[in-house]
Amino acid sequence: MRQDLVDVWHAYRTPIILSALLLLAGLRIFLHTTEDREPLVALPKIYNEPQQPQVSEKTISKAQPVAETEKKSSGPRRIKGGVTRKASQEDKTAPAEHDRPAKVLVFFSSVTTKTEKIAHDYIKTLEAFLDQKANETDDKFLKPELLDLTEIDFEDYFVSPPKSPEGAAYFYLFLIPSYNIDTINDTFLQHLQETHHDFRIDTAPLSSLVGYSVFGFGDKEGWPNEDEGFCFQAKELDKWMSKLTGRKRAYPVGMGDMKSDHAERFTEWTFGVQEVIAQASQTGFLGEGVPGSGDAVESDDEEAEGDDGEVVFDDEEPSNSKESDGSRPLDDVEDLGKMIRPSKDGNEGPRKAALAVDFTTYPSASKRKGQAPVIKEMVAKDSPTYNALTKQGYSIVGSHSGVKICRWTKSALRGRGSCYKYSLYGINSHQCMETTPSLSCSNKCVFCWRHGTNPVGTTWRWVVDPPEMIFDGVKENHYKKIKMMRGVPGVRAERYAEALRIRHCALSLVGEPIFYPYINEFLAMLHNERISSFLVCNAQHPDQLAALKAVTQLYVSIDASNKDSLKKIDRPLHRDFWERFLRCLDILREKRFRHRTVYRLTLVKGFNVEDEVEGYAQLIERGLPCFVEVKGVTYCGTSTSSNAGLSMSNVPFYWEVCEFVKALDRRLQEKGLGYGIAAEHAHSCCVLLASNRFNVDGKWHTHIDYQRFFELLEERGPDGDWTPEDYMGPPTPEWALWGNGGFDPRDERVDRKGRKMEAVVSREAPE
Ligand SMILES: Cc1cc2nc3c(=O)[nH]c(=O)nc-3n(C[C@H](O)[C@H](O)[C@H](O)COP(=O)(O)O)c2cc1C
Ligand code: SF4
Repeated sequence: MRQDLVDVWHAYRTPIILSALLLLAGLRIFLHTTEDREPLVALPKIYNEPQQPQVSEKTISKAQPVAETEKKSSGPRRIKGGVTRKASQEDKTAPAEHDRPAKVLVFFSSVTTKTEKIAHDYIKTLEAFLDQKANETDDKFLKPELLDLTEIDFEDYFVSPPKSPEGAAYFYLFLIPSYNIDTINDTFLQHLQETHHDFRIDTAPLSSLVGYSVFGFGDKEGWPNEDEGFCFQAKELDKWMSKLTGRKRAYPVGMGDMKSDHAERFTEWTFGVQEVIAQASQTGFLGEGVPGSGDAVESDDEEAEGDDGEVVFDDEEPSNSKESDGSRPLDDVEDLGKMIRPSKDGNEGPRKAALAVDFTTYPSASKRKGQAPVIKEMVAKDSPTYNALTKQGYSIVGSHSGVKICRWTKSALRGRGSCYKYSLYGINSHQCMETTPSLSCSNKCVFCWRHGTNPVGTTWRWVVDPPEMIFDGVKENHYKKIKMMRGVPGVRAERYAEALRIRHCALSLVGEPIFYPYINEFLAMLHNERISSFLVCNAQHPDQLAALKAVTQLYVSIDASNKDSLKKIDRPLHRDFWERFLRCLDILREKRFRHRTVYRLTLVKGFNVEDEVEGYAQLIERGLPCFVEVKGVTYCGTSTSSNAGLSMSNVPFYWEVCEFVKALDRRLQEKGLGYGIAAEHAHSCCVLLASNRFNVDGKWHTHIDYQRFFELLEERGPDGDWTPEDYMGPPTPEWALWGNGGFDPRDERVDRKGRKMEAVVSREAPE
């Protein structure tokens, strides 16, 4: 068998080998034409020719929309259509946004507390909603916060969003009622306007917010429709927030009539808003194409169109024209004249603009369709502010002045002691009238017990009452209140008779007296009747301070020794508050040989005492005041003070005030500034440091020769050339000197219940 195979092979080997070769060749050709080739790894540049497919324009626009968007991105684009996810940059940022926890801040204002109640209820509903969302999804929400616009520092929220340790993405909601009288809404709207126009700040500094929305409450009975002012401030707020956020309006402004449909409208709005919040927290942005939403880039084209429907203020250029250089048109001076109400005799009062008033933003009343801008009254008779102030015992004179009989006036009438000004300067409390021609102030000091009731603002934007009207009104009301004391047990007959002749005026009641544009005229009226003037200002209005004419004694409040501390304690509305403050001290330095200048330091433990001696010494070196009054703060126990973190523990003991004064005195000695501790009134926790200019032959002369002051004024006029030493009084009485307590020896010392007390003064730290 084996031999047979060998024979066959030898006989047919040539055709077998040829057939096998042919078969293999055919197989190789077949495989070569059909198999997928492996890419080349080596030498790719030689073998990989650049691919240049010939594709039509039409194919590009369909297949590559992103490239098309990028190509056109140099010009504005308008987004139309439904909700789509943003391409390009948004895709890069969205996941990061999404990872951040969301925090909703609900801001509200309220005068008659209706909005406040709604806001308190709503924050609970919102919190429950966000908790539920957080459970259903993997979205993170921080606890929402409710913020009263009267309590917060606007700069903390509306110059840039706050920084949170969790890196939260913020959502702002606003609930505000509208008021055509002056309220915190005006101050707030003005702040937003100023922030938008401040050249140092980006015009849309809140653009990092996720979004915002406003709900307004109004009253259709009085303001039947929007053209007639229904919810007009909610609309204004919505428009300013749109500008500041670069149009991050998350949901259209809602409006409800407090007397009919507000609950229904508000529920509608809250559902809408919450839906957007939920969506935004998932996607990281508000969504495109939804009316009213979108970011600044999307809306550029609207801006370019000019009239974008945003609020236009009287002093404002239209949004499409260039910003002005900040100077105001000359006819504003005329406007000031128009703001003055006629006095009783029908005269229009002084028409001239006597002072360089800070009118850079005046008037801020908005233009509503078909209506002339309305200049409001600071405290209108029918306003809740008026009611609140009158309930606290103020008599409101005209529309922006107030007078109140202070507790020391009552006490002195009953022979129970005068205030510290009697010990330090010889002022009879029962002949003193405490008043202010401006109930408004530009600070929101933590220790101010009127805060929350008195209006605030950086500029005068109200009707101006003539000085005669104020002068007559405050006197009339003061005397009315003195007469009401006639039947009070303990009032001394001779003091009562004396009290019917006002001799002193303390311009320090509430607010900022030099805010009033005719303060010099008002002072002249006081002096004409031989009423001395003690004027306290908050060191925020340098121009008015520089223009101030003769006063008997001129104070500036020094509430802190450095910028941070001042901001914390005074909560000033002016952004450049520290520069203003220092300028006022420089002005005081220049005036020190013309006026009796005084620094008033109010010590608040935990705020402005610890480690601040050196800072105060430097401020004294800067302004070289004639006197430095140091007083411990009086605790007023209002919700405002406790919200600001103030409690009885912030009130220093008298020995703490004394320790501070002694340390300050030592520092002033070391600096060689020539001051000493002159007098005290332990009852008021008050100590007086005086310049050696008022120490004659080793005796302090802190009291005032009022008679001489009026003579000098009459001889030489309010710009006359004289010095504080020219009307320096007799030596300070023994009982008022430092170390003797300062309690008026004519009177009895009693406690609050009228029981006699021994005066025990402790000036040293207890063992
Ligand atoms: C003095 C005064 C002025 C008002 N001005 C307006 C106004 O201009 N437009 C408006 O829609 N409602 C106006 N209202 C109505 C209030 O906005 C409305 O009563 C609101 O519910 C008050 O809310 P609140 O008490 O919580 O602050 C005014 C109410 C008062 C007392
Ligand atoms: S300056 Fe006076 S009135 Fe104004 S907020 Fe301060 S304490 Fe109040």
